[in-house]
Amino acid sequence: MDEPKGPGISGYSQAVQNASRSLQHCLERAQEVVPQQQHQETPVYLGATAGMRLLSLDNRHVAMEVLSAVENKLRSSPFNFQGARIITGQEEGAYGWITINYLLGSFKQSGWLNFLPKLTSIKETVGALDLGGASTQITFVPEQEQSESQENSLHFRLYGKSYNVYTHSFLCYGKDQALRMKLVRDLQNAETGRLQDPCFHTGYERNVSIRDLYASPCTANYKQSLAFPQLHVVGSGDYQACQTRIEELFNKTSCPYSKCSFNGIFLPPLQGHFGAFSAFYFVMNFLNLSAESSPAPLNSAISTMKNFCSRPWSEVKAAYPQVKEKYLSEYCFSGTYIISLLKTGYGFSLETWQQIQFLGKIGSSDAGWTLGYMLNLTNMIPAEQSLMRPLSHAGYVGLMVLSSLVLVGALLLGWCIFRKPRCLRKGIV
Ligand SMILES: Nc1ncnc2c1ncn2[C@@H]1O[C@H](COP(=O)(O)OP(=O)(O)O)[C@@H](O)[C@H]1O
Repeated sequence: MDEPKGPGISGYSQAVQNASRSLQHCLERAQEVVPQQQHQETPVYLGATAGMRLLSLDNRHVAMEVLSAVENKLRSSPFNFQGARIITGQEEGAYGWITINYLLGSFKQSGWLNFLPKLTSIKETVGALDLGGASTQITFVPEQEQSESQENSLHFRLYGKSYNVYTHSFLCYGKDQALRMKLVRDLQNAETGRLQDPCFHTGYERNVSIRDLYASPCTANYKQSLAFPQLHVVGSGDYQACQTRIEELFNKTSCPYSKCSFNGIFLPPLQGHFGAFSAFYFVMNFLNLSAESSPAPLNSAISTMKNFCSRPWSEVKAAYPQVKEKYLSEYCFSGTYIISLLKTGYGFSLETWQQIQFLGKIGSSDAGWTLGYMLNLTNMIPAEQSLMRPLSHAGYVGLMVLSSLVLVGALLLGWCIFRKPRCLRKGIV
């Protein structure tokens, strides 16, 4: 039976081992891809996200140990290691937004072409929705420039244009921590260690250690002494009931601003198109709800989820033998969570849902915060747009041919004037 590892001591060392293994794998891959003579001059940065933010909240000392273990490994690699740090939720949101807009080309167009607004349709930036295991981010340029909450507002100057961006990172609202929060809430009134859970398929069973469940800062507040050391989760596969339980995670009771998402957090009216990536994409892609040309409407996404959650676990398992059991068993929860977060949490409607595009890659690059982080650290995005636009290859060739013709013409003219004055005179007379 699959047991999700929580951040108990065993969970941490397991997590460190996993991280170390993936880092080793990453480094080996990078050494294959980057030509050997460029290893030393290739900068390497490491940014850690919400999992490490949580670990740092829970035990700063362990978090620092993990970072320094990773640093040592990277320092001994052939690359030019520049440092490892835990990035803030705001940075994670901002870098995700920078990545997708950089890859979609939204910055450059809205830079210099803005001088010609009548000649070209101005392309707006696209909002970014990022779902991780431990946190989720929403970032976009709202219609109203003045923000009601300074902690949610960022200012960028990119390619000569200013952007006032709204961002918020919800720690604990990544899909793994959200599942933990749901489980501890379900446990509050439980008398036995057996929990019937509508977010898992019928026939699915999982044992969860109570100690691990409460070990996260996201669930610590719900801690209670229970007579049983393990929670025995038994699936009942019911989308509607699952959604009801999930929606309890979003506290909509009070809002100190004109508008909020949930938990009293400011959210300006949603504006424009959104790219939803990372786990938003992994889950919606598995459920066939991410079609890039025309993403499924909200109503059909809900019917798909109803149908998927109601399928018995034996049938689902047989249908997808190649999918990791941890992911497969949680797609019912994750898909329902995504719909609830976007609809109830952020307030996407039937209409605005159509503005969301679920993105895995843009071109050949992953949609996610990492490219934006690199672009920022390596100063790849200038604040000001250079006045000269770089020439395309065709433009360059054309300009060279033209200047060669002018040069030949000038030489011929000079030759006529200084060497054969009669040819000119002949022409004139
Ligand atoms: N194919 C997949 N199906 C479902 N979930 C996935 C898949 N691949 C990765 N995940 C999960 O998606 C989440 C996002 O991962 P990641 O982008 O690494 O975010 P973070 O570092 O913030 O947890 C993680 O919980 C990860 O386990």
